[in-house]
Parts: sequence; C-alpha cells; structure tokens
Amino acid sequence: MKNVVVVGSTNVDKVLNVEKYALPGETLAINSYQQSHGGGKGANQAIAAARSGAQTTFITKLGNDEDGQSMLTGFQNDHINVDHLVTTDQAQTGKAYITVDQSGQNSIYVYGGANMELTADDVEAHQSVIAKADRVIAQLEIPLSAIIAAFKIAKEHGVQTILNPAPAKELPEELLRLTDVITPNETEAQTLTGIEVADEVSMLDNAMAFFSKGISMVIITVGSKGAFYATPQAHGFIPAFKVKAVDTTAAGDTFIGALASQLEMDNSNIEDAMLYANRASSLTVQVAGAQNSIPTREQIEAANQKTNHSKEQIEREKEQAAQYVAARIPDHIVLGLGSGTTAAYFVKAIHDRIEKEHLDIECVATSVGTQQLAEKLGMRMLDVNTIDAVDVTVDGADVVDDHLDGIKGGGAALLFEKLVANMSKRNIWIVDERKPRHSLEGQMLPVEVIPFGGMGVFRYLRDNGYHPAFRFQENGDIMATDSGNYLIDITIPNDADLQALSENLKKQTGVVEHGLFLNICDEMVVGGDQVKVVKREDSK
Ligand SMILES: Nc1ncnc2c1ncn2[C@@H]1O[C@H](COP(=O)(O)OP(=O)(O)OP(=O)(O)O)[C@@H](O)[C@H]1O
Ligand SMILES: [K+]
Repeated sequence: MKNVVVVGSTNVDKVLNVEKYALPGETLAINSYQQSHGGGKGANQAIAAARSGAQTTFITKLGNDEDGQSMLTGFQNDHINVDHLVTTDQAQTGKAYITVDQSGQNSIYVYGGANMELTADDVEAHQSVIAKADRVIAQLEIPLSAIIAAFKIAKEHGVQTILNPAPAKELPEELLRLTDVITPNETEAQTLTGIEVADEVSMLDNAMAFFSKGISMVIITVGSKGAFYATPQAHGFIPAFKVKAVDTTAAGDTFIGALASQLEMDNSNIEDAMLYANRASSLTVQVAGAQNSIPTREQIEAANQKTNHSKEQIEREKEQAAQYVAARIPDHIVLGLGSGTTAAYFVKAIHDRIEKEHLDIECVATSVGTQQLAEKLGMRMLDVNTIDAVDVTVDGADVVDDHLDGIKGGGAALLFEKLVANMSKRNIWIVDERKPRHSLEGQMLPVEVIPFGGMGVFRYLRDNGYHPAFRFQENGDIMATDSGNYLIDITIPNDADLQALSENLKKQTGVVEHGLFLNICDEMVVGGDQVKVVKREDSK
C-alpha cells in the first residue's frame, strides 16, 4: 500500500446545473442548484487516493466554520489522516462556484479563502509526515511557497514529488526543478511549455520540454481520449474508456489520486496503473458532482470485471475469424502459419480439420513459438529453406488501415512473418474488431535492428523525429527477437508516405526489418457474430 501525502486545497463546491452558459449580459434560469458538495483539487485527490486504498495524509487549511467542519468529517469518513490539517480564523473555507451544462462540461469560479493562507511554515511544521511518505502530491490552488516547502522536504528525504499544475499558470523554475512527476492536462501542458498538445508527437515534444527542466516523468491527461506518459526511457498512450459523461468535475483529480495509489516507485507498472486511473476517472465522469463521484477500489475493480467480459469477447472474435478461415482452406497446399494469439487459434482450428478430414496440408511456421505449437499438435512441418513458395499464409496483425496495409511485430516475430508473407501467393489476416483503423498515422511501428550498432539506428530515428524507444521485457531486460535482434518502437508521423517510410527505414545500416506490411495482405477477416471479409481487390 502506498503512503501518500497530499498538500493542497479544500473547497466547498456550489454546483449549478444549466442548459447552456450565459453570455455576458444574459440572464438564464438554472435547472437545479445543489448546495455544498465537497471539492477542491487537493481534497479530491486525497479522497481518490484514499478510496483506492492508499494510506493518505492531507495537509490543507480550513476556515473555522461550518463548511470546514463538514469537510473534516468527510475526510475522516474516508479514513484520511487529518492530524496535519490546519485551521484559521483569518478566512473562510475555500469555495468553488461550478456550472455544469447539459453536455457535462463545467466552468468554475474559485474563492481561495483559507487555502490561500496555507504557508510554508504550516507545511514545515508537518515535516515528519512528508519525510515518511512514498510520494507527495500538490496542485496550484494554494500558495506556491507552501508547495515549494513541501517539495524541498520531500527531496531531502527521497520522497517522490508529483505536481498537478492546475489551474494552469506559469511556474518558477525552482518548483519545476523540485518536481519528479508532472501531470498536466492539455491546456496546462501548453501553458507551461508553449507547445500545443495535438497528437502523440506533440505530447512527446511537451515531455521533452519538461525533461529539460529536470522532471523525470510526464503524464498528460487528454479528457475523453485518455492519457499519455513519458519517461526518458519509454512512452505510451493509454486510451480512455468509452462511457457516457455526465459531469467531468474531478476527473483529473480522480486520475491522479488513483494513479498515486497504484504506481510502483520504479514506475515498472506505469501502463497498468494508468489503466486503473483511466477506469477510476471513467466512473467519476458518469456521476454528477466532485467528491461524491470519486469511486472506491471495489467499484473500480467491479467495473474492470465487467470489461474482462469484453476481453472475452475479443478472444471470441479472434477465434471466430480463425475458424472462418480454417474452414475455407483448400486441400493439397503449403500453408504458412502466422504468429501471435490470433494465429494460434487458427493453428488449432486448421489442425482439427486436417485430422478430421485427413487433409494433405504441409505447413511453414513464422516463429519459434508457432513451430513449437504446430509440432506439439503433430502437424507436418516444412523447413522454409526447402521450398520456393507458400500457397496461403494466415496471420494476425496489430493494426490494418483502409487499404489493407498494416503493422505487425507487436509480438516480436516480424522478420520471419515478413519472409514467409513475401513467399506467399496469398496472405490472409485474421483480426478482432479493434484492429481495423482508417490510417496508420500515430501508430507504433516496430523496427528490428542488429544489437551491434543498434544505438546508431536509435540516434538516427530520434534525430529524424520518429520518437524511438527500445522495447523491454517485463523483467527490465532489452527484448530480443527470435533471431536475437533488438526492437525499437517508433511512432508513424502524421501525413507519412508509408512507402517512402518503409524504403527509408530499410536503407539504414543496422535495420534488419520493420513492421510495415504494405501491399502484402490480400484479405482481412474480422471476427464477430457476423464475420466480415475485406478483400484487397475491393478495398481500393
Ligand atoms: N468523457 C470521458 N470519458 C471517459 N473518461 C474520461 C472522460 N473525461 C475524462 N476522462 C478520464 O479522466 C482523465 C482526466 O481527464 P481530463 O484530462 O479532462 O482532466 P482534467 O482536465 O484535469 O479534468 P477536470 O479538470 O475536469 O477534473 C482522462 O485521462 C480520462 O481517463
Ligand atoms: K463527476
């Protein structure tokens, strides 16, 4: 369980539900008025972390008033440690006036009140609890001097610092230097770096700008699209869950608190932790209000259970596509067997048919894994070096565009797959419904490089804007392919000429192969209760 200290604001939210926003000078009736919900970015993040199971301490300043008292009671109910909370007679508990329109968008006015009275001295008086934490999180609804004080203490004691730079404003270099992890949304990122967030490439540019200020991890949340992460070693985009948003208030706060509760200190589970945080905030946006909409760990896990169901559906689609194709393979041929989970369904399905119908089919495998599976099943295997051609190859694909061009190599078998595909008179790809896309822009493309000199290729890719990252195994070792090469994942730029990109990559000394499969697939079969077949002749 992670030990998290949140230093930040507490607000009482006064929420107005409106049909549409009033223009300057306009008067509109409101649909409903909800008195006093708990809110404030600090409080929301503390609650999100606590409800996800983190041991959470909240350092905040409340007014000596009724709002303050009711917020305090709420924190206690969420098992937040409030021993380090401060009160003042100088100002009232912070308040936010929030309007939410029918689409779920919000606009907010904030009265800082007691939040703006939280001083560096207040924070320093609670040094000991920060020093003992795993990580400390702060946002910008309290004076910067208080945040800097908290981060200085954290740095002295090896405690990770997370800055949620919201609401957006420019920040002193000193604070950025003390920050380990920064978690802006699109607007906040642009305010701090001057770089607009448009796609994954510009997110990486944003990340680079933050790295140059001494920050070691950048997480950019992009609302209903999802969230992006980058460290100097790796980056990725984790798409949001598709849900019907009612009120996005506290989405970002839920994301950060939930993430802080899950992320290992070495970041090793970053993608899983972000998936969890996406799930948590997808629940928040489906409920009106702030703190009342933040889910507990049980609720998040229950929602995940439901999508395991959709994981099952994906497996079913893969199997449906595999069986559809297996049933239509002609007799007396040489058959190429692809690699990966979808191809494995095909291997099993065609094996069943060969046995039952005593078919005369000889096979060629595209990876060591497939070779082993086919041998275990007792299929007749040929050495690829002893034949001139393969009649049909059936393989999976990572993504396929409208022209049946695609990317393969997520499973690290791209070289052998491409060798066999090029020998095949016909190539059939079997995929589940997630794989077809209009274009390959912004997609991750694996490039297989020889280990000797791999860094040279990496530098070339980096200097030419391809945002390369070596692929690693879960244990932290660099991933090797069946032929002992390394994989570098790059991002396909927008408006890329795929043919030129393909040729250009092949020309680089040290590049063995890449995962762009252009003009190779003759037929794509998409699984589903109604199997869909797209043929190259029809796709143009
Ligand atoms: N409409 C949505 N559907 C599904 N998930 C969403 C939606 N909006 C937000 N999320 C989730 O919440 C995360 C944070 O959202 P967002 O980027 O809007 O943060 P934010 O701007 O800080 O939010 P806010 O200020 O409203 O709390 C997203 O990365 C995503 O996982
Ligand atoms: K909400």
